[in-house]
Amino acid sequence: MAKIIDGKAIAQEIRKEIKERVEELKARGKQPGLAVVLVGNNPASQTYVRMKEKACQEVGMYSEVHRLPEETSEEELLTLIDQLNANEKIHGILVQLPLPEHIDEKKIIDRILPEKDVDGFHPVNVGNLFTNTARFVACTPRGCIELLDRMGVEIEGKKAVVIGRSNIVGKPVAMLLLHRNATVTLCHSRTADLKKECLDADILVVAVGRPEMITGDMIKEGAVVIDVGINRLEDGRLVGDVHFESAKEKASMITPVPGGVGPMTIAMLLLNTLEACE
Ligand SMILES: NC(=O)C1=CN([C@@H]2O[C@H](COP(=O)(O)OP(=O)(O)OC[C@H]3O[C@@H](n4cnc5c(N)ncnc54)[C@H](OP(=O)(O)O)[C@@H]3O)[C@@H](O)[C@H]2O)C=CC1
Ligand SMILES: Nc1nc(=O)c2c([nH]1)NC[C@@H]1CN(c3ccc(C(=O)N[C@@H](CCC(=O)O)C(=O)O)cc3)C=[N+]21
Repeated sequence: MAKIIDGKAIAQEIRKEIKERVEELKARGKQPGLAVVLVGNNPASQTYVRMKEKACQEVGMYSEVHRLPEETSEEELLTLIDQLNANEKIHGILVQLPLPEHIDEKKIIDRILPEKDVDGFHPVNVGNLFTNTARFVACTPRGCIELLDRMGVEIEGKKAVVIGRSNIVGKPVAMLLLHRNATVTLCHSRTADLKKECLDADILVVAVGRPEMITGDMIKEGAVVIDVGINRLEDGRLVGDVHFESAKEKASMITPVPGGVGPMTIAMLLLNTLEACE
């Protein structure tokens, strides 16, 4: 029976640590500031943006949310990015993804100053991650590693298997595990024998976006399972990419959904913003 990794509690602890560091900065006349940009009315995005705003307030950071209509043009959004780049109160800029179809995401991300890119999506930050000289690492991947560290999971020398190769989660998480001297396998939709790869994993990170796809029979006895997936079912339930009930019989530790990686993502956003200011 696996130990449950309480991401919510660990994220809360990190937020407490951040709050203390914000207070120290404030005593020296500095306040970290985050700008969040939301285009359109995607309900999930609206929820996430509210959570980010609330988290900033709780740790004493300055925050501003720019809510723009769905029909905002690329040019208008670029102008806003330029203003935020030049704004001294703002140390971090986050443009909530996905953006509406008519806006080129890459063009927008490329315009954010790398030193304000607290999402870690700018090519400069991605490149620095590759060479292990990163300043800003994407929040979700950083949150996964932080969970392992705080749970005392040894990474060096372990077989780590990552399922999913997106630029936002899979690839950066694999790179971070590699830098920590794990032996890394990166799986995707064309992987020939996914079950076989999974059964090899001491550390299994799942970021696919398919509800409860990874079941207990795919998990090695004693493995540590990090479930990044967030899937809203038709009945309203929120589930991960891992079938929690069967997986927890095999794993030694496992993250729940909700209450696992999700809260860590927001904590790491605050941490990146704090570090941008420091
Ligand atoms: N907790 C958090 O803070 C966050 C959670 N998420 C969640 O994580 C999940 C993944 O997100 P994201 O990385 O953006 O998703 P993407 O859709 O960008 O990527 C999914 C990846 O999974 C792979 N995949 C799809 N089907 C299979 C399959 N049957 N077998 C093996 N691999 C498969 C795809 O392979 P291929 O490349 O071959 O198409 C792709 O690489 C989602 O549920 C998302 O909601 C995302 C961001 C933050
Ligand atoms: N530029 C950008 N940066 C992001 O980091 C980013 C993004 N765009 N677009 C969408 C994804 C998704 N994401 C989540 C953040 C918090 C939770 C989270 O806190 N989830 C709670 C549950 C929340 C709920 O109840 O819906 C939990 O897992 O316990 C989840 C997902 C950040 N993303």
